[in-house]
Amino acid sequence: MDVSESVIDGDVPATTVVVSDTAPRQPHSKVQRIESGANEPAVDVPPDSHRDNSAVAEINGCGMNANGGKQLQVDETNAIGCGALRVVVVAPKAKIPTRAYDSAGYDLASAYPEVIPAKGKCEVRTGLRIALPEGTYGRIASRSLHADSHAINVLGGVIDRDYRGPLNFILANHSDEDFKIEEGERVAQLIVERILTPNVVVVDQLEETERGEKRLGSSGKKDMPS
Ligand SMILES: O=c1ccn([C@H]2C[C@H](O)[C@@H](COP(=O)(O)OP(=O)(O)OP(=O)(O)O)O2)c(=O)[nH]1
Repeated sequence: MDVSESVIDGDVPATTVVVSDTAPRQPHSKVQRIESGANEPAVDVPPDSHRDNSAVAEINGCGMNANGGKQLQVDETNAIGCGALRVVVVAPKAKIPTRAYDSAGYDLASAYPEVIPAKGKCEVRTGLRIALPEGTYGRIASRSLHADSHAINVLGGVIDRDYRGPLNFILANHSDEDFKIEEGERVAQLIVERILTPNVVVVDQLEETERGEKRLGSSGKKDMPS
């Protein structure tokens, strides 16, 4: 996808820069200043900022155009309607989450170099803040590559739709060696999952089922030779 940036009107604040398939590139854009931590200065957006991702962006996902939510011409197989994943970049070296191939997850990169000590853990800062589409939550998951080769996995990782703080996550290193993370290295992925949020109803009894209270491998036991 040949992405370019533009300042748009409408749903998105005028100071917001979007990644879009169709919008012309603007010469220079001032990024919306937001409250940020000491390590997350608000940044100016240079013309080619989509290259280093120092921009505020709305990511094209689920067949919806980032440009004001208008529908893009999309492959029918990808035409599942949902709102955009909106991203504010607050660290100069932050990377906008992207999907490789038709992956479920948007890769998340660390905006800072880090070292996860052997048998230890570390908070990774993406330098981003996000707003998830209605009816979804975000789940930060390990990248299979790191889980397999270095026994790295994500702890926690539930991102509420209404959360507006820094998008950080905890990586645990279960191996015997320190794990170095380079600035800009993709070390996790964000999966946007649809959710149901039913009312909680207190009842006296629950309906009976075949499983009942059986658990912990009970379904396999009946097939085992005695
Ligand atoms: O890996 C994570 C986990 C959480 N959060 C943020 C987003 C999430 O919406 C918020 C709260 O997370 P969660 O609901 O898992 O934590 P809690 O301990 O239940 O806190 P709260 O009472 O604030 O919901 O913290 C992250 O940025 N990264």
